Amino acid sequence: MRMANLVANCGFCLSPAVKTHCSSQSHGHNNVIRFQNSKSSASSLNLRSCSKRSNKLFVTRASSAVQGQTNVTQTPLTGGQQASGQSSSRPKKVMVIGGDGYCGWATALHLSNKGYEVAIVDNLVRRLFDHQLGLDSLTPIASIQNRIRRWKALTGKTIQLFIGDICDFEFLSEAFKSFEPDSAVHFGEQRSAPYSMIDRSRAVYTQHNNVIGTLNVLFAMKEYSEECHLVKLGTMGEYGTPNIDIEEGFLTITHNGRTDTLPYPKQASSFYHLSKVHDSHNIAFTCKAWGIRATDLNQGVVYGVRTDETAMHEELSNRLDYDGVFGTALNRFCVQAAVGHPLTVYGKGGQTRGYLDIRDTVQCVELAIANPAKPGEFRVFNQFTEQFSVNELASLVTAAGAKLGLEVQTKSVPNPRVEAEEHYYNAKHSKLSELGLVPHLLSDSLLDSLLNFAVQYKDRVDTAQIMPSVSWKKMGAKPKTVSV
Ligand SMILES: O=c1ccn([C@@H]2O[C@H](COP(=O)(O)OP(=O)(O)O[C@H]3O[C@H](CS(=O)(=O)O)[C@@H](O)[C@H](O)[C@H]3O)[C@@H](O)[C@H]2O)c(=O)[nH]1
Repeated sequence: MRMANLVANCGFCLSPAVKTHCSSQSHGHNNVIRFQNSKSSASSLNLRSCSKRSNKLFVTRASSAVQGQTNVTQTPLTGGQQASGQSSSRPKKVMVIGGDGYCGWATALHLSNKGYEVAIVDNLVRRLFDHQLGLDSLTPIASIQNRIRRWKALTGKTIQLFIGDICDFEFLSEAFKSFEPDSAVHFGEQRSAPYSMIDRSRAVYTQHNNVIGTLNVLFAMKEYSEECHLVKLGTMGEYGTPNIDIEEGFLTITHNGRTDTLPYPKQASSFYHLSKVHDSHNIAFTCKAWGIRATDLNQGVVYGVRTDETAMHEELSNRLDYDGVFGTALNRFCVQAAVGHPLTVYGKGGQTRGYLDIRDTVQCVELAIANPAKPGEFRVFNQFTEQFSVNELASLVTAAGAKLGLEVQTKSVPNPRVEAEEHYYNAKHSKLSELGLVPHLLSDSLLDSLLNFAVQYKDRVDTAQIMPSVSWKKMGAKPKTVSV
């Protein structure tokens, strides 16, 4: 069967999570507010066909906690408690763009729990990628509507939902005008390096979606929320692996007797990582030119799945990717260990990166919001807590697996990427600690719980998705189709 990855299907019909929107009137959702916009600047991938539906703006409020009940009601724009340490009389409003994804969902719940008024903006395209490529999260995940309803039922807290594409400026404008955020946390990007290296159309999609989406956020802030603070998810991968220490965003250089502090050199190694480099340049420029206030969080590789909030109920569960396209190193290794698959160390395994627990992702974003950049300031924080090589991760998982009675083996896989496999790596990461980050370092107990979690859901693992299938060298202009 040929998969739908190159067929111009509407993602908003494909996903069961959004079916109610496509037919909301007929399902009695006549209290959903709709803003019908005209044009779409949708992506160059075949998501364009979604635009006629996706560029409608949906503002929904969960009204009922009953599982399976689909009613939504429009409620006044209030909610949440006073965010701690803030002096204004109303809760601070945070727009979480990409709030249905791995980091975004955990962050949206965390901020809501902390008393911020939260709105999620998402086009649900991450769920569409799974449908197209035949992938699935290890953990079953509820629709975004059911997630938000469950959160309301458990905590009484409301999260607003705007479903649409930030590449559609009219949609984004309406969301900004309606919600009036004090901060915009931007996770709404295609975040997989392998996905961006599948073929030309995925490379173009990734850079269009990420760069234009961020540009639109910057324009929306200038037009409608001048005071809004942008907290943008960048990546440690922007720096590459230079043979000198990596600083936090900037490097002071003396050249021919003159000294300046300049952006740290960028040497990204995938079209995805490069999209974040382009974003950083655009953001830095608009801070200078328009006085935008922005924090670029250069995040390392995230691991883990549970946060205090997502652990409250199975309908709040976060996704956990283990496949060769979206799965990241440590999460993949834990799932591989659970199902008895050899750990897939690419090449020599000396590739060293900064890593952090997802519980620290949410903490870091909260710290950035609570301590905003000044108008015109472009700040860069390196967001990770510890460095590991891939070989070190494999050893840690092997040892943790042995304690649980798992016989874990490691296999060197020909590296599908073009990257240094043995290199110097020493990246600074002190700015978030100075703001108060208390890290959850990778411990035996965390590895135990992640491994146990993987064992719990191991029957859901499709072992055919484990080996890497995307080659940096072999990618080309020819569209890559997926078949089963
Ligand atoms: O089975 C695997 C998977 C990965 N690797 C290696 O592990 C390293 C990290 O790869 P990854 O897939 O865990 O992470 P990466 O592709 O770099 O991207 C992830 O981590 C980035 C942070 S960083 O790596 O750039 O610091 C984020 O920006 C991305 O959104 C997120 O998907 C790479 O050297 C890769 O070759 C293996 O050896 N075996």
